[in-house]
Amino acid sequence: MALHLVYGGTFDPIHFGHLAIACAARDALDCTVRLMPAGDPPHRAPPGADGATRAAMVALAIEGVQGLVLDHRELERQGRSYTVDTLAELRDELGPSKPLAWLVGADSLLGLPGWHRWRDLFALAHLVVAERPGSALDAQLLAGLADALQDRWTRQAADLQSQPAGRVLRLHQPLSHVSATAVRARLAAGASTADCLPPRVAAFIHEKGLYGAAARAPL
Ligand SMILES: Nc1ncnc2c1ncn2[C@@H]1O[C@H](COP(=O)(O)OP(=O)(O)OP(=O)(O)O)[C@@H](O)[C@H]1O
Ligand SMILES: O=C(O)c1ccc[n+]([C@@H]2O[C@H](COP(=O)([O-])O)[C@@H](O)[C@H]2O)c1
Repeated sequence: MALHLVYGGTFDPIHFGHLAIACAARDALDCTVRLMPAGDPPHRAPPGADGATRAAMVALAIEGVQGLVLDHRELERQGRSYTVDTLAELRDELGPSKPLAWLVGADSLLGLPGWHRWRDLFALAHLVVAERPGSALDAQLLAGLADALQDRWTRQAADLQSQPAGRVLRLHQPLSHVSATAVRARLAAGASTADCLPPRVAAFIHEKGLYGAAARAPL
């Protein structure tokens, strides 16, 4: 049964780090990756760009990229975009046996104990965790999190296809140091973003003057 894989993020803006892990997950798990911008992301300051604008940038970034699609689900829902609510909605729609997974970066996994009803997530979906510089999974695992994850780790992509939920797969992909925070800072400073943003996204940002960017990108 094909895995339903969702990649949730603020995407403020989407950058090469996001695209790299989405493509790595697509290839490792042989499935479509659904990039889902959070409407009102929990546990962080409000995004610099509104939901429709962040979704437009995701659409530009994935145009022509095989196996990546934009999913508007959380933008269409009112209130905080809690992942547990999104996964419960999807589980209702997919039924009890179809495999469902949520893709996160390692820093997000380490923050999981702060998420709304986080222990309920494992009954709804698998987690796919992408390594991220500065977020060492082995050393930093919080005590409560390590217990919750202990019997769930797998190295086998097939385990995510054969079970509906509850496993945690570590995605090994080339590490990317890009962050949206750094991208926003570069845009505001008038510095080049050529090594962290797809050209179409950069052009859109400059055209709209987002994040304090000048009308023209630096040469
Ligand atoms: N370079 C990266 N490597 C691995 N995972 C990443 C990377 N960038 C983002 N992610 C993951 O993608 C998801 C969405 O990230 P998000 O949109 O918050 O981007 P960000 O770069 O972390 O943004 P910000 O700097 O604004 O916090 C999160 O789970 C995050 O851990
Ligand atoms: O449900 C929660 O409590 C929760 C807390 C923090 C983050 N999330 C989700 O995790 C994804 C990555 O979050 P962020 O803030 O790193 O973009 C995004 O889809 C968020 O909605 C979800």
